Amino acid sequence: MFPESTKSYSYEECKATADWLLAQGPVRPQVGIVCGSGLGGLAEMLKDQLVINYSDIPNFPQSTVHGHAGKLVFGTLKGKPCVCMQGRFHLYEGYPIQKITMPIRVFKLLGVETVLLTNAAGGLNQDYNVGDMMVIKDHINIPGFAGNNPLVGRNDERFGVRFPCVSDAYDRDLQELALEVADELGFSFMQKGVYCVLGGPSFETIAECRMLRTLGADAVGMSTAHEVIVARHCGLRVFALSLITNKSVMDYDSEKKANHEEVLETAELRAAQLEKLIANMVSRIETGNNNTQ
Ligand SMILES: O=P(O)(O)O[C@@H]1C[C@H](O)[C@@H](CO)O1
Ligand SMILES: Nc1nc2[nH]cnc2c(=O)[nH]1
Repeated sequence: MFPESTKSYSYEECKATADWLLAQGPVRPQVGIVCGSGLGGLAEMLKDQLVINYSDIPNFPQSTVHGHAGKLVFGTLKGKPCVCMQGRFHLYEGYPIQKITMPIRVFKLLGVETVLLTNAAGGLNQDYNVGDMMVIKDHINIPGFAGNNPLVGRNDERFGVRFPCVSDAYDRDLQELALEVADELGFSFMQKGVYCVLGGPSFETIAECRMLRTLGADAVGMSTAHEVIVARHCGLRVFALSLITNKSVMDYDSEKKANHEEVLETAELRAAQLEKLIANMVSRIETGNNNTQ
């Protein structure tokens, strides 16, 4: 028996949610998009929208953070059927890790093959500037070190194997595609690096930032890695992008203080460019395989 605290939504519950969503009439999506803090404008790009509030979706958690609207948007982007989470869930909202990642399994059951995740993150790498976009090539899952991994608890083989490999979590072809598209768009602010997830909601201390940088992290945030683990577990192809919304404070003489307002302001400044990047990527992603596991 697994303890109650590790209880995930069951396969049947995820399936019921997916079936309920499909019954609302959307075209089966092939691409799933998760919007980071202040980046919900991505969903506005979809044509022929069907918008469903999280509060109306059976079994779905609710968004509680400013900058996360709490809507699931279906539609097409450059002709490809997509579903977009305008608002994601975070550990610090008080949800168990198995619940914040549940929408990814619903994506899978809806027919999604590829997920594109975005987030706002602090730049630990001192060569990064505010407004840079970092293609994530790998992650460090700090809550996972303490056993807080979304796959803890009973494993349901219908989703994936007990011990999934995540050393190849971030699809190399999609990383290359992002950099190629960014180059074509003339973006001079692209980076590629390692994302580190913490539980939040407090931002990092100076000592923590220094430690994370020493560990090899380029950016730090409070999301994404858990979703990526669940996505890979169920065989989805994954791309993730951090918008560097603030520079992590590494110096005791600095007067700078991380804050959510700056995060949202930077997100607003770069939103249109991020939308272009994602739209162009979607137009060039191969779909129709649904056999990525
Ligand atoms: O959902 P993301 O990871 O973009 O949100 C980041 C982390 C916190 O939720 C928030 C801090 O400003 O932005
Ligand atoms: N943990 C963390 N999350 C963020 N999200 C946006 N900026 C930051 C940051 O500096 N630290």
